[in-house]
Amino acid sequence: MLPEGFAAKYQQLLGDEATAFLASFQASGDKGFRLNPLKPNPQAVALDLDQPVPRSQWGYYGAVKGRQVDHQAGYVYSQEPSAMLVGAVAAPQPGERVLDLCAAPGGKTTHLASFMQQQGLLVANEIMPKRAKILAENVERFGITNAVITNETPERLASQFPSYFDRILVDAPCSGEGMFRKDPAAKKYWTPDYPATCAQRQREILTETLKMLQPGGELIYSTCTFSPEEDEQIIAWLLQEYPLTVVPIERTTGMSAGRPEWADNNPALAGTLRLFPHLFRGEGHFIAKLRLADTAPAVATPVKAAHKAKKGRRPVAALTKEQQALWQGFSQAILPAANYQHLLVHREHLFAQSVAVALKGLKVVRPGLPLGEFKRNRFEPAYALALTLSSAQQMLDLTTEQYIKYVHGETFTTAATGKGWFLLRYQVKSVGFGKLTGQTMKNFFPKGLRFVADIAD
Ligand SMILES: C[S@@+](CC[C@H](N)C(=O)[O-])C[C@H]1O[C@@H](n2cnc3c(N)ncnc32)[C@H](O)[C@@H]1O
Repeated sequence: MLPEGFAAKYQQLLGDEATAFLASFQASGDKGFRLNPLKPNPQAVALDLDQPVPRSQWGYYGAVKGRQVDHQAGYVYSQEPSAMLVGAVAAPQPGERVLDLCAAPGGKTTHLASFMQQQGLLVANEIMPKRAKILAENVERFGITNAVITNETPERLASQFPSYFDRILVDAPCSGEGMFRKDPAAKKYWTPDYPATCAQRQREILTETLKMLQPGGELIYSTCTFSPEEDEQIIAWLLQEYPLTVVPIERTTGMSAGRPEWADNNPALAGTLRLFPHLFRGEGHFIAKLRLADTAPAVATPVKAAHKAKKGRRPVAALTKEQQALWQGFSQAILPAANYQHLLVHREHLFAQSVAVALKGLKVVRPGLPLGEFKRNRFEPAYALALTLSSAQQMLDLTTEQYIKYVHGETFTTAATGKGWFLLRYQVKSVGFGKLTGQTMKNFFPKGLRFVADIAD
């Protein structure tokens, strides 16, 4: 059952097309997944690749099982098919400074990273702490090396990063009309006034966002809702308030143009993109791409130069001599190439930043790629590091039996020679680290991620 007032609203907006649109809410919908071009041999997955999602880059129709190695090793990311168009429209270049402001659980973040090829800086932010943790896990699985993960409000980020980013994605919290099929709970929140309430929050988020965009930079705005209040009317408002122009999005079969008549009749709004579930196989999305004028005066006036670090939030530090020796010992013995830059330590954890970036005073989930942890006189490498590697100087290709034990958290025996840290792979996919003593491989698969593998693949 659709919420009261919803059908009438879209009957009025869509006219004859409303019947097909409203009927689509009774259909089951399509699932999708994206391959990970950051991994070696990204197509080596046990999934059908015969139905690509148009214009998605790396996207296919089909379902992924969470307990398969393709998922665990970050070779695939489950994503609703129409959501794939957001990353494809944003398409950041390697080397750019990119912000994904509303990032959890990480569908768009992992897609943006796919374009960036580990070069430049990707700040992925999520305001809700629990969701920020899930975002970090997905970034880790995907093997992204150039991401910083923050858990901040748009306001606080804006005061830290005035006119800083080349590209910002705002995948806005919205009334979620495109979620009605997938997540029936989304229907409970909907009232005829809800889109206007969401639009107010979107304008607040965008006001802060514009402070962080460089002149000449691009803003990508998206929602998974159909309501003009949150879609064309938001873009019309942005065009009135800021020196922004619409960068028209190319369309292909099943993709619809934004509707100027649903806002202020500005013809530029036809350059935005609408994906309706009755025309495009997916749940539905709205996407706009806007460019800030090169000559734009700084929108940003930093509110405060830097925040005071809160109590208990210790600032990051450089490595001590002992830590340097431990890291070098590990990296020289195990890693294929140790070209990690901008090393920093936070609470005995070692991170590498792709671009040196000051985060003082911000709530940071990860200041860079986790490399490992210093423990007394030893260094323990991070799971996240393993998932960025394709090979190592000490590595072991696991049998199916060993893999099942490994992801379940058990030790196993092996005839491998050597001692100390090994990169473990299954079906040539890096799955984590183990530590060999004698014939026993000690298990370092993270406790919170352990599972019973599905080996049907
Ligand atoms: C549509 S979801 C993001 C989905 C994500 N981009 C992805 O592709 O996986 C919107 C996100 O915005 C966050 N959010 C809610 N209120 C916010 C606010 N005031 N400022 C910034 N983000 C907010 C939500 O917690 C949610 O994770």
